[in-house]
Amino acid sequence: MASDQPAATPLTTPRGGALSLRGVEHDYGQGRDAVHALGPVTLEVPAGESLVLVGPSGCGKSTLLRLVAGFETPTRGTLTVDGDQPEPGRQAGVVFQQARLFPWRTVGGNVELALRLAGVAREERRARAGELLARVGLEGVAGRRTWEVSGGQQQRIAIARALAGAHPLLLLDEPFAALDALTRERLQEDLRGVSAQTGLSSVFVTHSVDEAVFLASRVIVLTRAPGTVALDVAVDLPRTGVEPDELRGSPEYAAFRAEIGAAVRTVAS
Ligand SMILES: Nc1ncnc2c1ncn2[C@@H]1O[C@H](COP(=O)(O)OP(=O)(O)OP(=O)(O)O)[C@@H](O)[C@H]1O
Repeated sequence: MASDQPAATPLTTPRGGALSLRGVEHDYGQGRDAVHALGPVTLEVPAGESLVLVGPSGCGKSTLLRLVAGFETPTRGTLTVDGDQPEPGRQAGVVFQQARLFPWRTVGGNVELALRLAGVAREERRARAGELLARVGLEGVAGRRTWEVSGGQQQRIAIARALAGAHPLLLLDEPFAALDALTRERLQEDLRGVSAQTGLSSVFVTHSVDEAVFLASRVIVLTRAPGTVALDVAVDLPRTGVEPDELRGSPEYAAFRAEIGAAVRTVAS
């Protein structure tokens, strides 16, 4: 089909996003008011891993994610992404529980803004935004207002926007928690597909053991606060070539769910 938009270069994700945490601890506040929120955590995560963090409420999952994003600096220990100290917006795109879109911009305009911040040339942005939206299962909505689309679509837009920076690492903090069960499953499937296609590294925080097993190549269960690693398990389920329902119904999937579910119950008791 003829288009007056120049074709965008194909979407690629740079290889990277390897994490190294050595004795990482984090306190909020200082002195007698300090809250020891996390750690010590020591962890090596190679590039390309889909890491999922689960654990009791308040154990420090979001804190760990914020440290990896560079929003906080560890109080003790060292944390690097590809050998460097993380800086906000440099190594990772971030998706939160709420989509946090700009209501004064269209759906496409939200993604185009992220592309502009990532240094993509003006004449490439529209086509590139369309590609990113298609990648997360959204077509024909670029011209809509953000309040005209559903909650699930808003989270898809937030993921497209986070992917716009072409960072090697994607950080997601309970991004599907507010969605209905069916929409949540669809988004999990699409995110799993994006990871498999791009080799993107990711860290995903969730309370759902099912979601963890479906999305992860590796699951970390944290203890109660201050969270330390209670279980570190490689989820070696096939990443491609299996229908989601078949995967969810497989005995291997059930075995991982049982193992991780038991660990979550143990740390919570
Ligand atoms: N900005 C902050 N100031 C002070 N304490 C904080 C701050 N953010 C988090 N905390 C505390 O740090 C601890 C860990 O919080 P965090 O949000 O990382 O846990 P979480 O595992 O993500 O929790 P949830 O599953 O409930 O979202 C909690 O005790 C929390 O109250």
